[in-house]
Amino acid sequence: MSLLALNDISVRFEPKGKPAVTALDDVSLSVAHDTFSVIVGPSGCGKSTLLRLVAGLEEPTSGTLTLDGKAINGPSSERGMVFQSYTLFPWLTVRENVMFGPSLKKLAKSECEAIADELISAVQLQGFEKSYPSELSGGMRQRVALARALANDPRILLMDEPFGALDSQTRGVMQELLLEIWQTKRKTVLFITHDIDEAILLGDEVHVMSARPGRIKTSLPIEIERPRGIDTLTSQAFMDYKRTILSLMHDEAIRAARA
Ligand SMILES: Nc1ncnc2c1ncn2[C@@H]1O[C@H](COP(=O)(O)OP(=O)(O)OP(=O)(O)O)[C@@H](O)[C@H]1O
Repeated sequence: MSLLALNDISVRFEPKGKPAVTALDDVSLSVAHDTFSVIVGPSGCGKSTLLRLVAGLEEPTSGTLTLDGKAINGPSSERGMVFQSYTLFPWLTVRENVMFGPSLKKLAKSECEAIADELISAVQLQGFEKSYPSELSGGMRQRVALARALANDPRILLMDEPFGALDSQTRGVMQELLLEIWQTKRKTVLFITHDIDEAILLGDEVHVMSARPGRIKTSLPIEIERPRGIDTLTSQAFMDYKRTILSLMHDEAIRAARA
């Protein structure tokens, strides 16, 4: 059985005095345990809405969402979220930010510290434990955000364009770091991106969404062996996947522009 299941999900926004928007239309999706699933699609197709539903920050107009067979009703620490914008507590140090989740679970302080130190080392930020977010670069802040999300030991990690605001070099470093952490921790990940290279490099499966109202147009298993890294980007298999996804996305971008 898959870990996450979305069945016939539709979301319709009806803002007062404005036209109603169908953001998602009959979306069904399943994410297997310990796999890395990526969603790509044109701007406005409902990717963030889909992730917010799984996070429990939004409710579907119709359809059901379950995690391990249980209905998702509201946010929970079993679903960790990393956004594009930096969402660290500015008044807390790196270590305190990472310890925040475990401390809410009333774990002993020494246990929270051990969890934080292990994750700070996994995201390669040793030496910055006492720094405040304002003293860090964008890439470093996203490493803290990743460590903070992992500190709750979530069942699934939800990532909404987490590297979207980073320059391409930092983005490459972050992708490799995420792959390394994922290889060792084997978390289930649902990841959103505009970047096709990123989708193929990271994903076990890439779901291409259609222009609004968003539907899953194609789900493509990425059968490129792991570990993957910079060499993967120039392999023939990678190029073939890229051509397929670019062509699917191109059709949708045109549909979106005409909508
Ligand atoms: N709270 C809301 N009220 C009204 N409309 C909304 C709301 N949230 C999202 N929408 C609309 O739903 C559609 C999907 O938005 P969403 O942010 O999920 O798209 P997206 O694919 O993540 O876009 P992008 O890639 O540009 O970030 C858009 O047309 C958006 O304007």
